[in-house]
Amino acid sequence: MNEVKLAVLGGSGAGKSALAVRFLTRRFIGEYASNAECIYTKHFCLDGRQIHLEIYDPCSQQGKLSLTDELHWADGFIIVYDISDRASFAFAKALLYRIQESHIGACKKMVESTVFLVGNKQDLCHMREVGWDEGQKLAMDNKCQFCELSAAEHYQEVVAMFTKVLRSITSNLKAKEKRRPSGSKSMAKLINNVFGKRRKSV
Ligand SMILES: Nc1nc2c(ncn2[C@@H]2O[C@H](COP(=O)(O)OP(=O)(O)OP(=O)(O)O)[C@@H](O)[C@H]2O)c(=O)[nH]1
Repeated sequence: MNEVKLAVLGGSGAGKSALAVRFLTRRFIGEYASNAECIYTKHFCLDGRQIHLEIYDPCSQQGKLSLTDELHWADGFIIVYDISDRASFAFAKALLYRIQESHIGACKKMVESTVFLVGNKQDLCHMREVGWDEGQKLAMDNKCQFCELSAAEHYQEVVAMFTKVLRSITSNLKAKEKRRPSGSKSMAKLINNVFGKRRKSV
């Protein structure tokens, strides 16, 4: 069983809970408690592999950019902004910058984390403040995937987006497993090193 930890981050009211709940329950509820952070869990099968998924949905993110815990916890991130709210786009940009910074920094785990930028509330395009091309460019600059959708109206797109993220995370995890020597091999290597050195020192 693969364990996958996914953090959904973004500005206040961008639609983090709406997206997570839509994916997990198929439903768009409209109003979500925003005073409590939560971790949703779900078991499912993806490409023949059993997945135990945890989705972290923080309470209102606005202003919180440190991300120290999230960066250590998550295997991947969905960064959400509201296309009708430029401030949420600026916040998404700052979050992506913070994640990029940690890729460059010491946190090895982050080198392979998956990031997906999502422009939510596409149904409000008559009130659009952020262009599709701006989202696309921001994603390209940060080497992450991008889509616009509406948690309210696009169930299939929401599922497709989560599926892409999860596929990318599981293939990263698989690659990591391959690079790590198997248990018996690494034990043999360890024994060899220890006894090899001892023999030399006698
Ligand atoms: N029109 C429209 N409204 C949406 C959409 N997604 C979410 N909303 C609404 O936007 C508001 C905020 O949604 P939430 O899912 O609570 O946003 P959030 O990012 O979790 O908010 P905080 O927890 O406060 O940071 C709610 O009133 C939702 O009904 C969407 O795709 N279209």
